[in-house]
Amino acid sequence: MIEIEDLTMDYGDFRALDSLSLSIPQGEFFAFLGPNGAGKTTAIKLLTGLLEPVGGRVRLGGFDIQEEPLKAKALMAYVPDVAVFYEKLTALEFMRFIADIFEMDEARSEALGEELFAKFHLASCAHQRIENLSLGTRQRLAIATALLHEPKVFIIDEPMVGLDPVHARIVKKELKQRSREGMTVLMSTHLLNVAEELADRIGILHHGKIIALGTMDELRAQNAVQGQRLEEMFLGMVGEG
Ligand SMILES: Nc1ncnc2c1ncn2[C@@H]1O[C@H](COP(=O)(O)OP(=O)(O)OP(=O)(O)O)[C@@H](O)[C@H]1O
Repeated sequence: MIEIEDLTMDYGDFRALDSLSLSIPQGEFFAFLGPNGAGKTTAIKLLTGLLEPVGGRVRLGGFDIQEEPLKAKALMAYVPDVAVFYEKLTALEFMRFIADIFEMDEARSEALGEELFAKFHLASCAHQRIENLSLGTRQRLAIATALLHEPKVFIIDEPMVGLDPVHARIVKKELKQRSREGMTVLMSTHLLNVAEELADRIGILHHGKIIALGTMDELRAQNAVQGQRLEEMFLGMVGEG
């Protein structure tokens, strides 16, 4: 569902992403890990078409993000680590705005929106302006509205930003459930316990290159260790163990 081939990005003379190749099948929950500056956000911006690579390509559902951006983006949702909203809109108005962008049928989008607002405990703030919402509520609204058009590919940078334990559980459960139902998830995070809990496969980026890739068991086999937690392996691999 996500095909990345030799993806390369430079900022001036600095190579931030170096020939990244990765294939993420439909329904996989994939976690991108890596120390600060590893290239995770750069990779995500290339995947979502926000940056143009100096080399390589990305296909989402078969559509090249540079050559057929509208078709690729129609399949996708992206939640950045700091979500951007129209602050003067209410939560419900924003949901309707997103439905319009994706040209959704009104009855369907209202029904799905209501379901998402209930699931993410947003109903009580539906008529509040976004500028007055707390950080965690904004994050829940960002995730709920991103799910509205039932994307096939869901890309999220630090999903747990601002979420209390109750809402973190709701978000984790919903994303995992949707991935089981066929939504492909690519999550970037520093929370190794969240990656370990949710991800089918994990990729560790370091200095713009993938240095480890696989399921938890595969990562343990690559490191010739048994039963280790992700944190210990991660610290060992990035040179801090
Ligand atoms: N617009 C830019 N101009 C110049 N250098 C940049 C730019 N954006 C990112 N970089 C550099 O590219 C490298 C990768 O940055 P990136 O933001 O992709 O890392 P990251 O893995 O997301 O880091 P973090 O975990 O800190 O968010 C870093 O060295 C960063 O300083």
